[in-house]
Amino acid sequence: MGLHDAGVTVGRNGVERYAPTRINVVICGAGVGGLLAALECYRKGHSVTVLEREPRMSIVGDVVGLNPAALSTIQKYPYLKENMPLKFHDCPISYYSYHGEFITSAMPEWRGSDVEANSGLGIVGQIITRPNHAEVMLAQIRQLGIPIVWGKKVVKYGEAPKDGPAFAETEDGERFEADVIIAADGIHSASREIVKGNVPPVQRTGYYAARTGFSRSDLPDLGPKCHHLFPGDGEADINRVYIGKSSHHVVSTSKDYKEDPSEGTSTNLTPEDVIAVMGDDWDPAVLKLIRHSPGSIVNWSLNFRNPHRHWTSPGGRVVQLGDAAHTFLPTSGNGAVQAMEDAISIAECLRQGGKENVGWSTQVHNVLRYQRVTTIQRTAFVNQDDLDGVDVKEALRRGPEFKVRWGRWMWSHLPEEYAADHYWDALTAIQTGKTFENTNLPPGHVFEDFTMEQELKRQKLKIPSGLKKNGDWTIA
Ligand SMILES: Cc1cc2nc3c(=O)[nH]c(=O)nc-3n(C[C@H](O)[C@H](O)[C@H](O)COP(=O)(O)OP(=O)(O)OC[C@H]3O[C@@H](n4cnc5c(N)ncnc54)[C@H](O)[C@@H]3O)c2cc1C
Repeated sequence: MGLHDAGVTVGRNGVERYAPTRINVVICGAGVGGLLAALECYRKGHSVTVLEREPRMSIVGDVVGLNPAALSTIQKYPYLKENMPLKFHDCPISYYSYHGEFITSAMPEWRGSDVEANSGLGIVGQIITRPNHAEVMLAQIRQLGIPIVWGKKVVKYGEAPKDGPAFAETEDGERFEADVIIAADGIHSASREIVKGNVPPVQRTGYYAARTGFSRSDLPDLGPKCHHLFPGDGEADINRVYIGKSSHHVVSTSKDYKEDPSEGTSTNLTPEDVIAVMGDDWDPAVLKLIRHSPGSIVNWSLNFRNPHRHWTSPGGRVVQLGDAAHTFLPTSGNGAVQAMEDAISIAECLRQGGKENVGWSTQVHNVLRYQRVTTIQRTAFVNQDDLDGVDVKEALRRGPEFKVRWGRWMWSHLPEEYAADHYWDALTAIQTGKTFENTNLPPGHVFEDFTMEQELKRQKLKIPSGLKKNGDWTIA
């Protein structure tokens, strides 16, 4: 069965909705993945309710990178198609040595490609603030009348022993039942207690991200040597990455960033704490910017959970999505992207299988997604080699050839079509105990599992990674 075999009707807000499936879905967590899962499940004809721990949508937060694969169904929502692109920061990523020497500047890899042209969104930038993203997604959810119940912290997941409904239990003792529960509640999701197999613990990588954000008006005049950090009227978007001294530093400016330094769960640092770790041989403009940063600097510990194969409960009625299923380090630039791909995939798998196959459909989704997600998780360590472990002289010599690369296979993926095209073959493979061969990997890639420990050891021994040589990771 393909994508266009069932009757679609034009529903609210011009969204084409597939015929009702009678599958009811409860989504726990209104984050990046949960919000899109709600929309996609609605569009596929399922009935949806979202539970969110917070009393309301947070209006603060940092930026996430999105690519055409994550946005591949946004054009199906006329409101989002018009409004989402307006929220993108359409600026290149510029690379500098830690001394401040310019290396190169590059727009997103997909810019000008047929992928972008076909996305139906027009220009696809790569950066969006979380609040802006949440705001448009939430507006669309409200327009479609999808209920979100705020202030509901889910503390327990379960399913009836024999092909029965699943439930999510909240802190205040309320129980929500559904044909399928999607646990989209982040890295600490209680769903880890019900999924098959042992879920590895979240561990510290030993890496940290010191981050702060502030309004331009709170910053004193830093003098002419810093003006290049605030070009034009001082409100233009810039995104600079300083590399090459066993750490990297990102300076991002825009008129609509709203950062709340208090959001961190880890310790706060002073500017001098940060500079003590960095060393004082960085670009003087960057050091000056850090020294005059108003407010505190949050020291995020970057934590990681080793990949685990099973994202579903034994009966398949509870399924993890996004960070609940797989953690990402920021250098992969893919945590939000993969949460959104998951959302698109699970909604289509549930539609393909119909109400009678709900428990199987989540497992098919898991099989279709696991190898792709695991491979992309690993890129975080490889990209880190490029940013932190790089020989600066060599990077300067390479100029335009130097940049962190993702590869066409990653951003040209269409998770909706992939789920529709492969659902039934994957189901047969699962039911007959055979291996399903995924094609959403780099062409020619031979999939390998990995652990964080292996990658950290490789980095320590300065052994180059072979990941991006395994299959075709080219851009063209
Ligand atoms: C410092 C940093 C930088 C990052 N940079 C990037 C980047 O450049 N590109 C990128 O793609 N990704 C990036 N990420 C990762 C990205 O933000 C996440 O991977 C992405 O948000 C995952 O989406 P999610 O829906 O799984 O989780 P989230 O977006 O975290 O949403 C989880 C939701 O669940 C709610 N929730 C939590 N617990 C409960 C509960 N018990 N009951 C009910 N609701 C609950 C939360 O309030 C939240 O709304 C970064 C992350 C960090 C920490």
